[in-house]
Order: sequence, then structure tokens, then C-alpha cells
Amino acid sequence: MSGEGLTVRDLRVTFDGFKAVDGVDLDIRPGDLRFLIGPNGAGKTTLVDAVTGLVKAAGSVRFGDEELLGRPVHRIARLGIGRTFQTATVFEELTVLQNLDIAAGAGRGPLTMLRRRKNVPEAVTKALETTGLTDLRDRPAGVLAHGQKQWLEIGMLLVQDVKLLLLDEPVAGMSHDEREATGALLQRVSEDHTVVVIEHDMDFMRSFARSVSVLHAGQVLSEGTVAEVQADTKVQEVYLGRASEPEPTVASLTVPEEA
Ligand SMILES: Nc1ncnc2c1ncn2[C@@H]1O[C@H](COP(=O)(O)OP(=O)(O)OP(=O)(O)O)[C@@H](O)[C@H]1O
Repeated sequence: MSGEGLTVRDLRVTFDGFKAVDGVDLDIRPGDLRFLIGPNGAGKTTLVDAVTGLVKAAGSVRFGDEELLGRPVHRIARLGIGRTFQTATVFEELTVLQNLDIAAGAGRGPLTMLRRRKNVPEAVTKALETTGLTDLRDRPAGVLAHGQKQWLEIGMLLVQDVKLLLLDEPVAGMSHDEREATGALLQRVSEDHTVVVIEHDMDFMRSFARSVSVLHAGQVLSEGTVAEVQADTKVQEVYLGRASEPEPTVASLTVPEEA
């Protein structure tokens, strides 16, 4: 895929003297499906907050030719950078279609958007198809299953024509089937978008990551393919604290309990 990649150089975020992100470099090429993993407190969410303008940071974050650091949140969003949070933020009283419509905006007034629509914009139809929510378009978002709400939120980014999606633990709390469906969705989305996923679920990461960055104590500990980071003794030490023992199997790489 052509388009903009994300280039992070010497990114630093400090909270009262504590270095939450401490000199991170990342090169995420267009069309990547990059997983950011690492133990609790590694700095993953803070890194995404810095990219999206939610926290002050030093260093450089470039999206294509544009420097993001120092820009307000809405200007960064306008460049085509969208994110989700750990808890889905959809309008529960409104239907799936209305949620997508509002996200798409398209200069319509609130009353027009709340009325049942005859002509659904192409971007909304496409987002319904991509997310598998076409049959649920007239249901209130509040009755959707947990996984479906996350997919709706991804759909709401797609209709805004984002180029880079930053997703914070998109499969947290999902069933096995929902996780599989989400992985397939992310693979579809990454065919023409760049996708960065913060994740704790190692099985999910192994199944769907195209590339992985492991963060630890605010720094990049390891980077590469799933196989490369799993074979990295530094990663094994951080996750298991016993790199000197017999090599752990791929399946035994698990993350510490959530705080
Ligand atoms: N607003 C803040 N003020 C002070 N410290 C913060 C703030 N936000 C995050 N931190 C600290 O920065 C460190 C990194 O936090 P962050 O949430 O980025 O980690 P994470 O890798 O996303 O962890 P998790 O996987 O648990 O979500 C933690 O020690 C956290 O307590």
C-alpha cells in the first residue's frame, strides 16, 4: 500500500520527572498491522496519547511529511489519524447507522442525521460491510454485543476516512469467536490503512500481527516479526524472568496479570 507511514524519533514523555516514554524510535510503514506489546506500565498507551496529541511529548512524530508533535488533537485527527480507547465510545441510544452517519458528518444537521435515511452514503455502506454490521444497521448500538460495539467504533473511524488507526486493546473482554472476527477485520482494514494495535493478548498477537514492537519501561526492547520477538531472550526475560532456563515454547509466552 502506498501512503503515509508513521516515523517516531526519540519520543519522550515525562510525568513529574517519571519517564513514561523514554527515547522511542518506530518506523511503521503504510499498510502495516503493527502490534505494540509490553507489560503493564511499559508506556504503550502514553505513546499513542503522544501520537494523537493527548499528552505533551518531546522528540518527533511524523505522519508522512507532517510533524505531529505540537499540534492540537483535532488537527492531528484531521490528518487522518484515528484511535479507539479500551472502552468503546458509541452512542448507545442511536442505531448503528446513525452512529456511522454522525461519525461521517458530511455537513448534515443533527435532525437530518437522526431521521431514518433513505440514501446511505457509500462510505457508510462500505463501513457496514467491512465491519460485518450491515444486518444490524437499524439496531440501537446499546443492544450490540461487546465485540460488535468495538467493530462499530472501528467503522466510525473508517467513515471518517482515517489513514492510520491506533487501537487500544481492541479484543479485551471478547469471546474467542469475537477475537477471531476482529483479527480478520483488522487484516481487511490494513489492506488499505495502516493499523497499530496495543495488545495484551499474545494468542491474538501471534495470529494477526504483521510486525511487533515490544515496549518495556518506556523503551523499545525488541522489534520484528512475531517469530523474531518471541525468539528474543530480552523479551523472554521481561515476560517470564527466566531466559536462562530451557527455552520457553511459543505457546508459553504469556503476559503478567493485568493491574
Ligand atoms: N497522566 C499520568 N500521570 C502520571 N503518570 C502516568 C500518567 N499516565 C501514565 N502514567 C504512568 O506512565 C507509565 C506508562 O503508562 P501507560 O498507561 O502508558 O502504560 P501501558 O504500557 O499502556 O500499560 P497498560 O498495559 O497497563 O495499559 C505508568 O507507570 C503509568 O503509571
